Amino acid sequence: MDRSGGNDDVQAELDSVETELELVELQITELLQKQTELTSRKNALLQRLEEACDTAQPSSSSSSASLKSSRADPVMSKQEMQRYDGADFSWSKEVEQQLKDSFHLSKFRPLQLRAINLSLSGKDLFLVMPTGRGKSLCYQLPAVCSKGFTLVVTPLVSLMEDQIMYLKSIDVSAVMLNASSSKEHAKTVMAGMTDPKTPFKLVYVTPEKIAKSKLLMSRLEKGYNANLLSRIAVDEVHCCSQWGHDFRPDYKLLGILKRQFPKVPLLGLTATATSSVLKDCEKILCVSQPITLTSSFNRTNLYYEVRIKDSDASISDVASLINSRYKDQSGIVYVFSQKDAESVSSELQKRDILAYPYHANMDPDDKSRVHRKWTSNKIRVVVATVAFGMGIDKPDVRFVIHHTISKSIENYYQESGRAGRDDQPADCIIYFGFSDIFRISTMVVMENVGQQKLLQMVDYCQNIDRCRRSLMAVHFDEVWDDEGCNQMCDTCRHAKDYTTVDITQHARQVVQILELAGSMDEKLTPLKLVEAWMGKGPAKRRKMIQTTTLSRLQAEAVIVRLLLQGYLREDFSFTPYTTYFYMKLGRKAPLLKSQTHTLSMKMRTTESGSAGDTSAFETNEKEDDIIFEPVVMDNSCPPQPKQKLFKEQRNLSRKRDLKPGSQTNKWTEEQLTDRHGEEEEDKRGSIMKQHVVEVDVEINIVDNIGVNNGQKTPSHPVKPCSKRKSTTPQRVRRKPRANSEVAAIPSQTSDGAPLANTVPSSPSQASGISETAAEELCELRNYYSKQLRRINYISHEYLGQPAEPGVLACIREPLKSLRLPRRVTIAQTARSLWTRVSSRQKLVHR
Ligand SMILES: Nc1ncnc2c1ncn2[C@H]1C[C@H](O)[C@@H](COP(=O)(O)OP(=O)(O)OP(=O)(O)O)O1
Repeated sequence: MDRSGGNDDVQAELDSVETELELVELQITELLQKQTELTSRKNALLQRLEEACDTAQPSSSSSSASLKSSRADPVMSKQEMQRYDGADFSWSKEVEQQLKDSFHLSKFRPLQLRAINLSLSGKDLFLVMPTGRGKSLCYQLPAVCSKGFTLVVTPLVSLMEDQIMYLKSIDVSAVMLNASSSKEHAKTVMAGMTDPKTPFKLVYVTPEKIAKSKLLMSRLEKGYNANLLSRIAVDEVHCCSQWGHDFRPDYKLLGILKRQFPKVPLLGLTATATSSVLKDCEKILCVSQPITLTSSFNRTNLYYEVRIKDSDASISDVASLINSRYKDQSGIVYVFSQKDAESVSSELQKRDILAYPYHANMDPDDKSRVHRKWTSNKIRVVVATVAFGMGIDKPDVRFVIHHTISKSIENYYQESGRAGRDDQPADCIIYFGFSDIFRISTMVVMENVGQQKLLQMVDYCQNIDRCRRSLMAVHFDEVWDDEGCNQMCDTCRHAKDYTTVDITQHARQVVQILELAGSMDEKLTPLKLVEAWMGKGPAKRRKMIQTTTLSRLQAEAVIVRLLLQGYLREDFSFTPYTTYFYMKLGRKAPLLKSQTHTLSMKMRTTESGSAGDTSAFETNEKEDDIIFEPVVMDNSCPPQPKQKLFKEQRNLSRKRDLKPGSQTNKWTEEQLTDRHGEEEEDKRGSIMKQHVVEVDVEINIVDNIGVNNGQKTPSHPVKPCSKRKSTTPQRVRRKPRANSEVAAIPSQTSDGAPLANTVPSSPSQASGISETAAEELCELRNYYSKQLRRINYISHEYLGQPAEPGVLACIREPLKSLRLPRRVTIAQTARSLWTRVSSRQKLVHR
C-alpha cells in the first residue's frame, strides 16, 4: 500500500476542510456585520417613528432643529425644555433688545433662544450646532445681558482676533489674553476681572493660558468670589476629546474651571461632536449631566457633489467651474499641502482667476492680508490648506471646492460648511483622487482613529448607494431620509443614472495579483497594484497575472471598493524619512475563493461615452445601452468617440468569435475538454475569455514540451505575442514560438520519456482561431512554459536528485503553497498536465 500517497490525500482533505472553515468564519463575521448594520437601521427607523409621533402631538415644538434636544437631556422633560423657547423670563426683554440694538439682528435662528435662556438660568450646556449657524451669539448675548464678564476659551488666536474685531465693530467690549499679550495688557485685563465695574463683557483666552498661568487662575478665583465671573464658554469643545478630530492636549486640563468655579454655568460649543465625543468632554470638563442641545446638521442650502479627480485635468476643471458656474463669486479651494496651495493658486491665476494661497507657513501679516482682501471681495478665491479654518465667517461664500479629500467626514463637514452662511444656495464639491487617499493615509497613520476616519471619508466619496447628506448625518448621530435632501446632492439628483455592476471577477483578479506578489515576497503600493492589474510593470509579472480590461478609473474604483469592504487592507512601512503604504489581502479576501460569493457596486451610467467601457462589467441591463463611470463625473464631459469605437469593435469581434462553426468554436470543440458553461461565460466578456484560455493552457504546455518541428500550419498567421506595450522598450521583443525559444524547453519529460513530435506547436496551428485568441494563448503559453522551467529549476535545487520519477514528485513540496487562478494549486495543474501528456502520447502512438 502506498502510505505516503494516503497521507497526502488526508493532508489535502485537511487543507480543504481548513480552508472551508476559514470561509465559514468569514461568512459569520460578514453576517454579524450585517446584523449590526440592520440593528442600527432598525433603531434609526424606530427613532423616526417616535419623532413622527412627537410631531403629531399639538404641544410639540415647531423647531426643525431640535431633533435630539429632548432626547439628549436626561434631567428635563420635553415640556419643561419648550419653556426655554419662550420669552417670559426676567431677562427676556433685555435679550430681545440687545439682539436688535447691539447685534443688529431681527430674530433668532433655531435653538439660539433656547440656548441663551438655559445659559442665563444657570444651566450647564453643550451646544452642537452646524458651523455658521450662530453659536457665538449664544454666549455673546448672555454676556452682554449679565453682570460681570464671560470667560471664553478658544483654541486659536486668529479666532479670538476675529471675534474681538467683530465685537468691537458692534460696540461690545471684549479683550483677549494669549501667549503674545504684553505684560501691561495682561495686567490691565487681570485687574478688570476683579473690578466691580468690569470694563469688558468678554475675556477670550487660549487653553494654554489657563493651563500655564497661575496668575490668571488666581484672578479668576477672585472674580468668581466677587460674583463677577458670570459664565464660561468653551468654544470648539470637541478639542477636549482625543476621539474628536481636533484633539488639543491643553483642553484636557480645562476640568479645573468647573472644579474651581462650580457655580458658574459652562457652555461648550461645537459643530462636530458625536455623542461619544460629548460624553468624553463631559468627563474632561467635570460637568455633570449637562443639557445637550443639538441642532440638525442638515444645511439645506448646500449642494454636495463628488467628482473623480483626474490629476491632469482637475485644475482645468476647477478653473472652468470657477470661471463659468461661479463667475464673479467668492469661494475657497482646499488643498492638501502648502506646495499644492502655491501651485494650484498659480495655475488658477494663469487662468485669469484672482486666487491667492493661504497656509500655516505664511508670514502672519500675509495671512491676514489674504484673509482681509478675500473678506472684502478683493480676492475671489483663497486656495488654502486646513490652516484657513476656524473663524472664517464670510457670509457669501458660494463654493467650497476640495481639490483633495478631507481627512475625515467631520473635517469635511466643517470645511465645506464655510459655504452659504447667508442661507443662500452654495456648492460643496470634492475632487476624489485615488492617489490622494494614500497621501493622506500616510499622514494620519499615527492618529488614534485617523485611518478609520479617512476610510469613512473615502466611503462618502465612493458610495453612491445613499444620499450624501444622509451619509454625513450618520456621523453626527442623525438620520435624514433621502427626501429631506431635496435633490441637493449629486447622488439624489442623478439617482436614475446609476446601475449595479458585478465586480466579483475583477475582485478575484486583484486578489490573485496580491497573492502572487505575496508568494514572491513582493509588496505592492496601491499605484503599483493598479498598474500591475492594467498590464503595466515588469514583463515578468505581466505574464503571470490576468490583466484587466477596465479603464484606469474603473480599476481604481474597484480597488477602493475592495479596500472599503475589507477584501483588501492597508499595510504601512516606516523609514526615517517617509511612510510607505502597501496593499495587502484583507480578512474577507478568502471569501472570493468561493464560487457562490459575489460582489457588486453601484456605478454611474451615461448616455454617451465617457470614462469607461462597460463591457467588462456585468449588469442586468442591455450592455449596448450603457457606459459606466466609476463614481461621479462632470455632466459636461464630452463624449469620447474613440472608446465607443473600441467598444463596437470588440462587440463585433466577440459576436464573430461566438458564431456557430466559427474557427474558435471549431478549435474549442476539437481540443478543449473543460468548456463547461463556456457559452454563458463568453457573454460575460473578456474576463471570461481569459478563463477559457486558462483552461487551454494545460494543452499548451504539452505543446511547448512537445514542439520542435511545427509540421502543421496555422489557418491564421500567428502574430507576435506583443498584445501590450512593453514597459521596457529597450528590450528586443521576442519572436513568437521560434524554434530557438522552443529549444530551451525540455523535449522530454523529467522521467526521461520522449514527448510526442506530432503534437501541434501552437493552438493556432492545431486549428484556426481568432488572432486575438491566438495572441492570448501565445502569451499564456510563454507564461506557463516559463513556469515549467522554474518548476524544473526549483525541483532540482530543492531535491538535488528527484526522489521519485515524474514532474509531480519534484514539485510537490516546494510548490505546495503556490496557487494558480481559480483555486488550482500548481501540484494539481502539474498532475492534470501529466495525465494529459500521457493520454496525448497514447493517442499519438496508437
Ligand atoms: N439670528 C441670526 N440671524 C442672522 N444672522 C445670524 C444670527 N445669528 C448669527 N448670525 C450670523 C452671524 C455670523 O455672521 C454668522 C455665523 O455665526 P457664528 O456665531 O460665527 O457661527 P458659528 O460659531 O456657529 O460657526 P463656526 O462653527 O464656524 O464658528 O451667522
